[in-house]
Amino acid sequence: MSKIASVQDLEDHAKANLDKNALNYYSSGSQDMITLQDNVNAFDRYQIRPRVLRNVSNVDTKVSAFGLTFDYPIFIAASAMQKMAHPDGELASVRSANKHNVCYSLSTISTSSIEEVSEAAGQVTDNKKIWFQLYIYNDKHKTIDLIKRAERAGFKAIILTADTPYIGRRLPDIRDPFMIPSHLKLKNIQTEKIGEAETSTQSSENASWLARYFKENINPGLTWDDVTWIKSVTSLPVLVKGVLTAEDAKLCLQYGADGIIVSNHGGRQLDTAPATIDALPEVVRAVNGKIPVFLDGGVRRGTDAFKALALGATAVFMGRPNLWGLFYDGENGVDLMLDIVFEEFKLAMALSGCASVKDINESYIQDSRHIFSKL
Ligand SMILES: Cc1cc2nc3c(=O)[nH]c(=O)nc-3n(C[C@H](O)[C@H](O)[C@H](O)COP(=O)(O)O)c2cc1C
Ligand SMILES: CCCCC(=O)C(=O)O
Repeated sequence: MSKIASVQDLEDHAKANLDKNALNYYSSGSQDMITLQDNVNAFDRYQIRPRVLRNVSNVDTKVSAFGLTFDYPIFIAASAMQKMAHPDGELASVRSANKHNVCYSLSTISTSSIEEVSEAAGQVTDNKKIWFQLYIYNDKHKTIDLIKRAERAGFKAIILTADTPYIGRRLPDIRDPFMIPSHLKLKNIQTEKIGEAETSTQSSENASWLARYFKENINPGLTWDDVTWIKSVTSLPVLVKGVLTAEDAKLCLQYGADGIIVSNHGGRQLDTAPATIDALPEVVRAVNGKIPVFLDGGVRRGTDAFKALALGATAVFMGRPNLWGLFYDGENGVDLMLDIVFEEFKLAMALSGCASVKDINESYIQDSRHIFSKL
């Protein structure tokens, strides 16, 4: 086999070799998967406007947020059940992120526990670049318990996922209902009762376990007051994930959110929602520098990250590329994936004439659709 040279190569490898149950779960989007594809394709509608003769012998890729410094503005997004990709799952991912000094965000629905992930992130609390993605359970005590465990374990931020009152309609999961492999557990929340429910779902029913799990456990009645509530029970910064409009960005400010992740959940929730790179400018404008804005969805190359930063993002997150790297070769595979994307990003900076991330701004990007509309 030829050497892996891109995230696309890792994706191709996973699509050819990963078992159907895991692949369907990881790769699918909702309905016709229009948003899923558009997240990726939209980056190609933007072009980088490079500047030349700018001395790029040293290129500084570091960024800061919430008092933390990261070596690259490209982080790992929360994705559930990573042990289906590799036995080391989340632990391999966080080790790799930690080694590269970037943020790893842990899903509530993980197959390694909050405590195990914290331990894998190293001994020194200050060095742990881990953020916890929170789903709010119907049971408030359970929710508070998750937050407190994350705090005790040295997580540095809470990411409140706001776009998932119900799970999106993912057709591969409806056609061939997803089953969590029997040797895996949802380590943060699994009780004996959930264990039994899972087993029964696996053996019989022709319904999506995911949709059912969500309906039974996750609170669809959240409002902006829940941002206030989460802020009242934690001293950690709270980011709202799943914002796509200026209206909601302003509400984030009003309700005291500390950060925003522009996200459509990797095209897994509302299909035909806008691509995240298209939604980013209106959110950035509405926030006007008051809190950091991040983006996830469709980031596959260093140039994609560069474009998001040019449009005002502080950093981006990658979801599926982590899973493809993990499946390829555990921690080494995630290392390979990050090394590729980081090299692409650094080179994109150098070839655009940006010696520091601070130099990247709107003057480095053009939207090809606007050029054509002027003709
Ligand atoms: C397999 C999978 C599982 C995911 N699980 C979660 C989750 O548990 N919580 C969450 O907030 N987002 C979850 N996401 C969404 C990601 O955090 C992120 O928004 C998305 O993957 C970004 O798009 P990308 O995969 O194109 O990079 C998941 C995404 C995937 C692909
Ligand atoms: C029940 C697990 C849901 C995780 C999730 O957010 C996703 O699959 O997109």
